[in-house]
Amino acid sequence: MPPKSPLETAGSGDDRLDPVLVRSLSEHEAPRGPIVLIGPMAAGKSFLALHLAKFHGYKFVDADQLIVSRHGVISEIFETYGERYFRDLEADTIAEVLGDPEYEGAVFSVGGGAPMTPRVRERLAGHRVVYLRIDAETVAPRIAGNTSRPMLRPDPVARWTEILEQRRETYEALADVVIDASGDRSIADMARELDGAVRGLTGDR
Ligand SMILES: Nc1ncnc2c1ncn2[C@@H]1O[C@H](COP(=O)(O)OP(=O)(O)O)[C@@H](O)[C@H]1O
Ligand SMILES: O=C(O)C1=C[C@@H](OP(=O)(O)O)[C@@H](O)[C@H](O)C1
Ligand SMILES: [Mg+2]
Repeated sequence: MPPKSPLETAGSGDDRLDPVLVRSLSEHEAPRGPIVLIGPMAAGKSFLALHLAKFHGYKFVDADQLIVSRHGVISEIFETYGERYFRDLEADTIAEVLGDPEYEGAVFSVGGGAPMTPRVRERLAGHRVVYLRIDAETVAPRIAGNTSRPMLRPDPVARWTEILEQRRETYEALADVVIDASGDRSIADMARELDGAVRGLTGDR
C-alpha cells in the first residue's frame, strides 16, 4: 500500500496529526489583519465598509470614526492643531487597528489622506489593500456643500481634483484590488465584488 499523504494522516484523528502539515496550514492561514479600504474623499469607503459589515458579516472599523470618538470632530482638530497633528493621530490610530487581533478579517476604512503618510504606507505592507477608484463627476454632488472635510476648502471640486492628482499614484501602488465606484454604482454591487475579491486574495475568509 502506498504511504498515506499528510492530508489523510491529518484527517484520521488528532493523535495522528502530521506536525509538518499542521505548521504549513497555519502558515497558509496566517493572520493578515483587516482589509483596508483606501481612496479619495467621498469615494464611499466608509459607506462600503459599513455595508459589508451589515450584509456580508464582516467586522467594521473606520479610522476617522475612531479619531472623532476620541478627539472630537476632524474640522476642529485641523483648525485647532493643524493638519500635521491630525496626520499623527491618524497614523497612530491606523497602527493600533492593524496590530489589534480583534480586527483580523475586518473591513477597515481609512481617510483619503492616510496613505500619504510614510509611516502608514510602511505599516500597510503585507495587508490586503482595496482602492476605491472614482471620478470627479460622480463625487461632485457628494462634496459640493462640503463642511466636514477641511482639505476640500474653499472650492470642493477643484481641491478634490487637485488632491487626487497628488495621491493617485500612491493609491495605485498600494492596491491589491481596485474597485470602480464611478457612475454611482450601487453599494451592494461593489460590496459583492469586494467580498469576492477578498475571498480570492485569501483563498477563503
Ligand atoms: N455607491 C454610492 N451610491 C450613492 N451614494 C454613495 C455611494 N457611496 C457613497 N455614497 C455617499 O457619498 C457620501 C460619502 O461617502 P463616504 O462613505 O463617507 O466616503 P469616504 O469614506 O470615501 O469619504 C456619503 O453621503 C454616502 O452616503
Ligand atoms: O483625504 C483627506 O485628506 C481626508 C479625508 C477624510 O476622510 P474620507 O476620505 O473618509 O472623507 C478625513 O480623514 C479628513 O477630512 C482628511
Ligand atoms: Mg470615510
